[in-house]
Amino acid sequence: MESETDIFYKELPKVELHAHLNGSVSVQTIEKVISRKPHLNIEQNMTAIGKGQRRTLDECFQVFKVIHQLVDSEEDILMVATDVIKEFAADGVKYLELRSTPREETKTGLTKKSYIETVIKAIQQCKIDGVDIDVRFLVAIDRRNGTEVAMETVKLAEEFMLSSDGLVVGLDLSGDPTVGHGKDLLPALQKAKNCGLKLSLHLSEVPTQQEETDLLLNLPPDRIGHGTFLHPEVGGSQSLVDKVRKNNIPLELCLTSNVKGQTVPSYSKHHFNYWYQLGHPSVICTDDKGVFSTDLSQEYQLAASTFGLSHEDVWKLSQQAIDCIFAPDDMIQQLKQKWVDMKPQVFK
Ligand SMILES: CC(C)=CCNc1ncnc2c1ncn2[C@@H]1O[C@H](COP(=O)(O)O)[C@@H](O)[C@H]1O
Repeated sequence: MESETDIFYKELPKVELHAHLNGSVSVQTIEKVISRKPHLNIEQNMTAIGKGQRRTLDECFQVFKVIHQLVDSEEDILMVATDVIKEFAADGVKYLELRSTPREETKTGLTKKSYIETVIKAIQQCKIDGVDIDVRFLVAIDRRNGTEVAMETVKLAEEFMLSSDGLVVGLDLSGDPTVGHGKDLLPALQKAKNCGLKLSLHLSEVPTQQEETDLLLNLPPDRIGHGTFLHPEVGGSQSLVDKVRKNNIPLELCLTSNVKGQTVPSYSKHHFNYWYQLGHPSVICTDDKGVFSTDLSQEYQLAASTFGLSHEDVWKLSQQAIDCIFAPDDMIQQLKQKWVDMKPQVFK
């Protein structure tokens, strides 16, 4: 049975701004895909990291490869994206920015273009079905793939930004942080910014990225994913912190992901506390709710129990995330009104 606190976090209206599509696939959906492809011999426990378990960063990235093997056709992407959106809605998420790396798969006829079209179709279908959530899409660049692919991805993202009726709003830079260097991606990111795509960049996810972070902060990005090693206490620097603060760049913070991926030693040592104490815009997110066996309610509850936040503090935290979304002003106003309308029910 759910306790009263669990109910508070579920009923709390929430904004999810950092969710990788293929990392967000639930056990139930993975089982459906596995049953379509028994010849792959993939078991559900190969796609998720359970409670109390930890993995190296490298092992985590191997998990994505397994999921990519399973999810490799338009049909799979449509099912996975639809399920993920409905699950976020069932968890009380009212606004979701999904991100995903377009892939092509010759054996199923999937192209990067049809990949994005399929995600958009899932978003539109959920709207038609009356699922109570607004969803926008960020096209992702996997840093592993280098300069040329990054530039191609930006062109594709720009095309869809202009043709998707406002559903494609930005670009994400992600992938294994130990591979490649941001300087090679800078021209593509600059081009994306110039054409009006919003930028969310994974920065300082591992300690060796100081120089890259310093360079990419000059863009500046519109939001930062993780930013685990920005501050001086963990090997970052005051000048990086100052740049982030001067430009008021919100951080997307994913507690369980960082603990399970071992870039942060424990929940209590998570950098959420550093930025929250500064009063800097920090948004609690899931990263990969499927892979890390979590959901957004649980992440809010963990932040509250670890850092002693009251229900009122948590409410403010979820409300303040609205100002960090990439959708335009009318959506911000709509969401703010939704929070006002829902407050009496959540605090009853
Ligand atoms: C390993 C670990 C602790 C992961 C959490 N932090 C992450 N850091 C960087 N890129 C990520 C992370 N989680 C997911 N991704 C990216 O998202 C992809 C999966 O979602 P998609 O195929 O883009 O739909 C991964 O292949 C990777 O490129």
